[in-house]
Amino acid sequence: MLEETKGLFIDGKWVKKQRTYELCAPYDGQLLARISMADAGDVEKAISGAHRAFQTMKNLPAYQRSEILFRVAQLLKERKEELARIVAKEAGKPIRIARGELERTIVTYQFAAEEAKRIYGETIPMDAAPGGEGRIGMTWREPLGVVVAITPFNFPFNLVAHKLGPAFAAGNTVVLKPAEQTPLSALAIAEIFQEAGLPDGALQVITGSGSELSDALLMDERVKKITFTGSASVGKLIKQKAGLRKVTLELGSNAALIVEPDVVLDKVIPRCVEGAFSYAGQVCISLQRVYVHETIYEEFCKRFIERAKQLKVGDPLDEDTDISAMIHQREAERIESWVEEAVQSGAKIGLGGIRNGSIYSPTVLLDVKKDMAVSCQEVFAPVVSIVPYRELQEAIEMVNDSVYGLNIGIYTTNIQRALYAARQIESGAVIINDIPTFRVDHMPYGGVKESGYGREGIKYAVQEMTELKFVSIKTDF
Ligand SMILES: NC(=O)C1=CN([C@@H]2O[C@H](COP(=O)(O)OP(=O)(O)OC[C@H]3O[C@@H](n4cnc5c(N)ncnc54)[C@H](O)[C@@H]3O)[C@@H](O)[C@H]2O)C=CC1
Ligand SMILES: O=C(O)[C@H](O)CS(=O)(=O)O
Repeated sequence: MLEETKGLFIDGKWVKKQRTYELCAPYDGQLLARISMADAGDVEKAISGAHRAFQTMKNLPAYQRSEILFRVAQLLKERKEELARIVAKEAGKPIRIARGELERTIVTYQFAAEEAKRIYGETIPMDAAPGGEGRIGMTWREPLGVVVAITPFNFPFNLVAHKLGPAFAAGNTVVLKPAEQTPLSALAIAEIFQEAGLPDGALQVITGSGSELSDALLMDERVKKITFTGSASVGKLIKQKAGLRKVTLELGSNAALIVEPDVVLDKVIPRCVEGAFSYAGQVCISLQRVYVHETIYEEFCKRFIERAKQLKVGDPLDEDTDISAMIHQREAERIESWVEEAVQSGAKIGLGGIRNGSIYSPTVLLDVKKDMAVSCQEVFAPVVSIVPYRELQEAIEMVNDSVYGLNIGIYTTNIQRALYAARQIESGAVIINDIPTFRVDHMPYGGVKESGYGREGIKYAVQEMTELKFVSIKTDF
């Protein structure tokens, strides 16, 4: 990848700007590209272009929208290795995990292609009410128009797919603002959509500072939907600016897991280590809090730490690397200070706690109290706390004692206790007999409390990117 200047993607054309920023790899600081910095005028042009293109998109039949999305999936398959290497470089994501992200992205677009042909309405039995007799009622779904999609750094292909896929499946147009640290993935997907035959203007890609472009992106009344994935702090701000426009917010969490005494640890430990440390914990459903029944607590900690010690820290382009650099050194410094604060308040380091530049070692904390930042805030780092409990109800209360509620896991062989917990737990999803980090791309996905507002998972996102229209016909004269 040469240190070329990358432009904005506006109305199907590449627009290079004088003002650029240097994109450097988190792992070794290598200069990857100079990225154009959009200004408010560029955003206005992008929104105008998307607004014009909507006249074409809304009349594109579903089967053609579906064909474009299937072609995107096919092109991603053909370019998977090249694109995985882009993610490994710009996001610092170990290449094996980056390939996994591309494989999921392909499936996400395939789901979107299928959902494009399944946007159903229904007929309403009007005579269920007095006065409704002699009438036919029906509903259908209509595209909204211009969708602004703002995405985070950590899954720069798949989380963009969860915005573009349903938006285009439903016949909308999109102005995409990717994360400052991962623009190359977004620009690559723009090329792919263009090659797949998406009408010019249907996708606009604006690179640059989210905070600087915020008002231009969010305050234009031609924008009918804002779909945001990122931190809760930015999500709250976006919700305020959205007014009465539709909003979907996929925000943060401090995902927790309950491990009951009746489980086989051989199966549980590897999944827990994966869930806690994959992509250096920079996953919104990364396993951050593990509540283990006191009778197996010592054994669990011993085996978890043994397994975590085997993780290889290194270059994201090395095949055997499990953990690499965090997205910015300042994030590694942040988590280093949070761990120090926890230790000063009585927590013990069972493993790790070592920073080397942007790399923070896999870290296990014990004797953690609920008011420590490593527990009550989103660490978004390779740090996990393991806490004992005596009664299931006590564990559920500790899980729920959080401002977040995205995915929660529980391991148990007792179906009654599993479903009791599932009913009591305050979250968007409860994953029984697996870690909260589990996700497949067609399941409903989203949180309660500060974890979000609305749902993704293609069918659900399509519903949130369309308007339901009701029509009644009086048939008796
Ligand atoms: N629930 C979910 O599915 C996911 C949630 N996340 C969350 O995202 C966060 C990490 O990703 P980051 O990129 O660091 O999040 P971030 O919130 O810092 O940035 C996300 C996006 O928002 C833009 N942005 C920043 N300030 C803005 C403003 N004032 N107005 C408009 N846009 C603005 C950024 O440029 C970026 O494109 C974590 O909190 C994580 O939990 C990450 C992935 C998935
Ligand atoms: O946790 C996240 O950041 C998202 O869930 C990413 S993905 O695994 O669903 O792509």
